[in-house]
Amino acid sequence: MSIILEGNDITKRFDSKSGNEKLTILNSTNIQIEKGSVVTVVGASGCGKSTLLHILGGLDQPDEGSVSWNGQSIYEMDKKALAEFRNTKLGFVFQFHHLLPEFTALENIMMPSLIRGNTADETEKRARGLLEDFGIPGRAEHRPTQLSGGEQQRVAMARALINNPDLILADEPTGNLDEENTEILLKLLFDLREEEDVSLLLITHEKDIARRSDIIYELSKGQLHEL
Ligand SMILES: Nc1ncnc2c1ncn2[C@@H]1O[C@H](COP(=O)(O)OP(=O)(O)OP(=O)(O)O)[C@@H](O)[C@H]1O
Repeated sequence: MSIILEGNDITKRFDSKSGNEKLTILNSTNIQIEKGSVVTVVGASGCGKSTLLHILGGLDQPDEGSVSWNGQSIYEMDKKALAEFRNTKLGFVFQFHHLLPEFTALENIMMPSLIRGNTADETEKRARGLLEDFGIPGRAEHRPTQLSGGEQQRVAMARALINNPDLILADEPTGNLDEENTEILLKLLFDLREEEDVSLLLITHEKDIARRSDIIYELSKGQLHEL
């Protein structure tokens, strides 16, 4: 199995509330994600899980250490290359889906593909296909406020997938869903791994997801420990 994403000796500090000391949130921690694997990170609230996900996803530079994609150090890329890396190789799903309210479900899903320069026709075809796969073909023209929470999360997933990413980074993707919608989203996530060989990095409190992962890490005291 090949390693697609690797974080080495990642350290991240933030200013404390009083501002006169630094809090070390991540302390020289390491992680490796193999192609096609499902990796889950669990840990107490505030321990640094989201911070780690942002660093691994090229959204927030670590103070020390490196993140590599297929052996290439992402924070040594220039801004444009880093943005392109994020847009083409990664898909992000957050607890609060960050859909753009003024656009329809279909337009939200199409956005990353259009930014990448794909034609509207081919993009729309794929976006409609994803809505179909996710069981909400009739919601294409709805705006986010006209969708249920579970539907919004499925649209966010479809948007994360439009560019055929190699890795999905998901931060509490089922965090604000009821049991039924959690089950639907979980099935979609794990089907993806089966059908498209997508790797998944998940932050979750859901015991069901953790159980179905290849590797579970607990983040504590700034370091990842395999459970
Ligand atoms: N930009 C920032 N500036 C200062 N402190 C920050 C910043 N971002 C995060 N922190 C702090 O770093 C710590 C880790 O935050 P993070 O959101 O990564 O935790 P988490 O494990 O994802 O928490 P939760 O499970 O509650 O979402 C928290 O104490 C938080 O207050």
